[in-house]
Amino acid sequence: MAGFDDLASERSKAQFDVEEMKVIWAGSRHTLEVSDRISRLVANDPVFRKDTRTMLSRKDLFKNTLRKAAHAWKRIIELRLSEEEAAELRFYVDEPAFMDLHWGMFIPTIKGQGTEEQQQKWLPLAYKMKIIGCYAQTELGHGSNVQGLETTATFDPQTDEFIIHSPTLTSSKWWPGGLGKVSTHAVVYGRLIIDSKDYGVNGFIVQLRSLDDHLPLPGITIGDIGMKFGSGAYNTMDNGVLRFDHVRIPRDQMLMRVSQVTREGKLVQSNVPWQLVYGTMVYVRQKIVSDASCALSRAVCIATRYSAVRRQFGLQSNGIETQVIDYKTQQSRLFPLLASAYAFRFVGEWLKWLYMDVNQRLQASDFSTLPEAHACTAGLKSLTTSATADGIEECRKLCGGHGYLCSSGLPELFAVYIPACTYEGDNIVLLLQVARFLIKTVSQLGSGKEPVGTTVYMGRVEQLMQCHCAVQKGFLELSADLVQAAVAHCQLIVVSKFIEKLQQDIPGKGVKGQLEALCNIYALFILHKHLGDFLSTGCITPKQASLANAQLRSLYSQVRPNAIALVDAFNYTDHYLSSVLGRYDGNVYPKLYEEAWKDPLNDSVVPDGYQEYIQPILKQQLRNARL
Ligand SMILES: CCCCCCCC/C=C\CCCCCCCCCCCCC/C=C/C(=O)SCCNC(=O)CCNC(=O)[C@H](O)C(C)(C)COP(=O)(O)OP(=O)(O)OC[C@H]1O[C@@H](n2cnc3c(N)ncnc32)[C@H](O)[C@@H]1OP(=O)(O)O
Ligand SMILES: Cc1cc2nc3c(=O)[nH]c(=O)nc-3n(C[C@H](O)[C@H](O)[C@H](O)COP(=O)(O)OP(=O)(O)OC[C@H]3O[C@@H](n4cnc5c(N)ncnc54)[C@H](O)[C@@H]3O)c2cc1C
Repeated sequence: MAGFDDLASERSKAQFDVEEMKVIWAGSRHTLEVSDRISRLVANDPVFRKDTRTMLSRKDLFKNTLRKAAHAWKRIIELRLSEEEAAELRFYVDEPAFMDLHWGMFIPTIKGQGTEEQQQKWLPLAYKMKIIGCYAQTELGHGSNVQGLETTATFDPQTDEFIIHSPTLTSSKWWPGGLGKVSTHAVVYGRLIIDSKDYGVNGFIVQLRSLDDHLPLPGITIGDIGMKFGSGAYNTMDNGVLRFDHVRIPRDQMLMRVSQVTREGKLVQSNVPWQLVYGTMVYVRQKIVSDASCALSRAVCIATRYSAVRRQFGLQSNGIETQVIDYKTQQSRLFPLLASAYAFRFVGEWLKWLYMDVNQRLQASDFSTLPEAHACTAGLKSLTTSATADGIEECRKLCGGHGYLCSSGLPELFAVYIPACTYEGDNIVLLLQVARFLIKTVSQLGSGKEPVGTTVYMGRVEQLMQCHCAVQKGFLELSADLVQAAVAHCQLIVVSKFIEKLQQDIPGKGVKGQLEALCNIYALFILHKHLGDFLSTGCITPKQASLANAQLRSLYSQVRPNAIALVDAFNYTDHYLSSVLGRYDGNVYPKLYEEAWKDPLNDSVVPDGYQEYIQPILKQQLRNARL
């Protein structure tokens, strides 16, 4: 039967050891074992079903998410899962929820910005989930411009408290996930005011709801901000609105690792850079880069499997049509995305290392690598999320009409994913940060300070000094071009980290060869995409450009027989993919047919509303009434 046979035959053609590639993708044999075990645990648990998600009303959807979160937490306790296993469980449950913000932002903020005493007080409560926290930074009027936040935290020396207040409508906290209906606490970012003097934005731990009856505490107005893009998707999250009316908190609830306010109301700066107030964003941006490879690989897995099952035109001698994956146009759209998924995986691994390194240095009061860590996390977050969002949409198109059905899994994946281009920093705003970092590096070139890390290549490019003079005349005027320069810098990082990966010991028959092909596809595809820039700057000649294109075509042919095995190496369960088109067994058509009948519209043969609206038209009662 079509599908079954197609994918089985594809798998038999693979020229490399898929099991070893799974290890490379997972990062280690241990990680593969954990991820494999937990993904099956989730797939086999009926509470974690997600096939009806797109059809539920918001209330039912949200309640179901609460049920899943409670069940997940119960299983984590019962099975004594480690932090690594719990994170895998969250990943495979595959449903954005308040837990993400509690574990992914609230706890890391206390760890990164709290003093030891504050950590000792708050972390045990948070780890046991006796309190649930969120990250309340963005306001109705300001998201990107963090220094423009309006919420105030005024020190009252009489009572040794801060008064948290929302002075305007635009100062309402707006967007924080987990805030709307669940969180009992929040890290709230607001302006520190002492003696009428404004000391800029700092973080404060504020209790929002009673731990007895979950009602908002006095002076607090709180709610959900409403439905978001798509059905199911990010609507499982209670993104919230929050206003404070002179809410008092004890002085020791200001996060005081960066600066402290004494009992007398004096501000004392510690030796850590003030930018650490932005530290949680660096951590999360790094995580978002790893997640990009997951979302893109998931879409690519669906599109690749379906492209091997789907046949159109070109009857062969046996009377069967051509698999669409054999069309060169399909390959030239699909294989660069496959290569990108692997490229983002490896750059994500490297970024994780960079983040751990900068963290260790911070503990030892070495702050020298913080600007580079900020630039790399900001730039790579921007590059990988934009490419992934575009890539998911391309995968939908690669699946033709069926890709538009919710049962393909692609619409919901797209709807859940696209806000990643905005949250944790709008992608353009983040690229401007990278541009600023690059210009600063260039400006130091003549001063004897050698560029290091990801900017080391700059020391070798003489024209850069002139660039600097030009940019000095107007950063804002040139910002659109600077953003392109920032993207190019980040692309260079992605390609170099892929090449560095290939220099490691890579066991398994044919595995290294496949990765080399993917690395070359990624690099040549970027070159192809920006051919105009490469040619106009004289970096390559037209002859080299056409050789590169020919090489790209030849690489596609090299990858073609291995395409299915390369997506099998992601080791995704059917539950995680939640796509009829991407099924492991390729049994697409019978399952598509079956899925259609599950739609609530098919509960009755004659639809609700027939008698009120269809029958009168058919019987021409409406027309007669008007005549
Ligand atoms: C149902 C199932 C449940 C299962 C449950 C299972 C249990 C769970 C178990 C485990 C679960 C684990 C879960 C983990 C999940 C983890 C994922 C987390 C989920 C993520 C969800 C995301 C939700 C979204 C959150 C948000 O969006 S939060 C808000 C983010 N906001 C922004 O990003 C704002 C963007 N703006 C800025 O960052 C800045 O304001 C700015 C644009 C950088 C401008 O800053 P500003 O100071 O005004 O200007 P500058 O002059 O440019 O900068 C000054 C200076 O600072 C440097 N700088 C800037 N930023 C940084 C930084 N971040 N770090 C270091 N340095 C920085 C800049 O370079 C300048 O330096 P110089 O002066 O030296 O040049
Ligand atoms: C799903 C989702 C979840 C979120 N979760 C949280 C959360 O948990 N906690 C939290 O605090 N926040 C959260 N946010 C808010 C998020 O961090 C902000 O929306 C984000 O930082 C962008 O800020 P903004 O909305 O103010 O966009 P704006 O800055 O208003 O952007 C609007 C446009 O202006 C452009 N622009 C802005 N500044 C510049 C500039 N200097 N130069 C050139 N162009 C510029 C942008 O590129 C964009 O095109 C969430 C947002 C979403 C969508």
